Amino acid sequence: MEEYFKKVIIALDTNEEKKAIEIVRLLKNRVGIFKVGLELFTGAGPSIVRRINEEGCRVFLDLKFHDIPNTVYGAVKQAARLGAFLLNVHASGGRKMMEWAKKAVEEVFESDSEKRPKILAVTVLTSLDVEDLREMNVEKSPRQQVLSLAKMAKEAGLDGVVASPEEVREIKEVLGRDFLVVAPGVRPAFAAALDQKRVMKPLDAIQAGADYIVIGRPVTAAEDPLVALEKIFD
Ligand SMILES: O=C(O)c1cc(=O)[nH]c(=O)n1[C@@H]1O[C@H](COP(=O)(O)O)[C@@H](O)[C@H]1O
Repeated sequence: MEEYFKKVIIALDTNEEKKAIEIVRLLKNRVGIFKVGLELFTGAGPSIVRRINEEGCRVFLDLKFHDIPNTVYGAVKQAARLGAFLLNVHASGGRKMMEWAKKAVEEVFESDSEKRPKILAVTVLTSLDVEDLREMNVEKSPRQQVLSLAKMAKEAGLDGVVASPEEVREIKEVLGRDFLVVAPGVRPAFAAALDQKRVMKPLDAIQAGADYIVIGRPVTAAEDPLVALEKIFD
């Protein structure tokens, strides 16, 4: 059981620092990592990362950078200094952009590589299915597209990827056990998929080999987030 707690990342998708910290305090004995995404970062500002660290928890800073290599290099340097455990960029920004993102974190933590945040590439968003990809003229299936972006991320030197639980097993088989896979798109039986399309149940995602699973609304939008989390662990 303990082993499962360590694999759960709770997505704090709210614009209020107060609400985010309340959830952290409520759940921190059961999970060790909280995700700060675009809404919370924009609403509460960069200091939210330090606030969560002060609660004794690690942070996945999910800002999904996607820009020209030089801009991402500069942004990743700033993000890396905030104290996150995990950071991400979009793989579709290309190989060079990912290489420069890696270079940025290495430069910031040159003298203390132990403290360097792990840097991940978002492959194909879990809200997209084969039809959505076709509409964007991507003829590959989500699975094929995820795999080819994940290979490129590994070649660019990143630590792992964000992908749906459906692709975890194959990424691990092809790219090795040490290449991290963080899987959002996780839905316990009691929760609706909402805007997510490539989803799996939490235990199935972990058994497929995900290093971490990301769960947001099924827990944070529940009347009692702790009860919802316990239900998932049960
Ligand atoms: O990078 C992410 O974390 C991410 C990638 C992805 O492909 N899909 C995805 O849902 N996420 C994030 O994971 C969280 C999922 O939240 P729920 O759908 O509420 O469980 C959200 O904060 C998303 O921003």
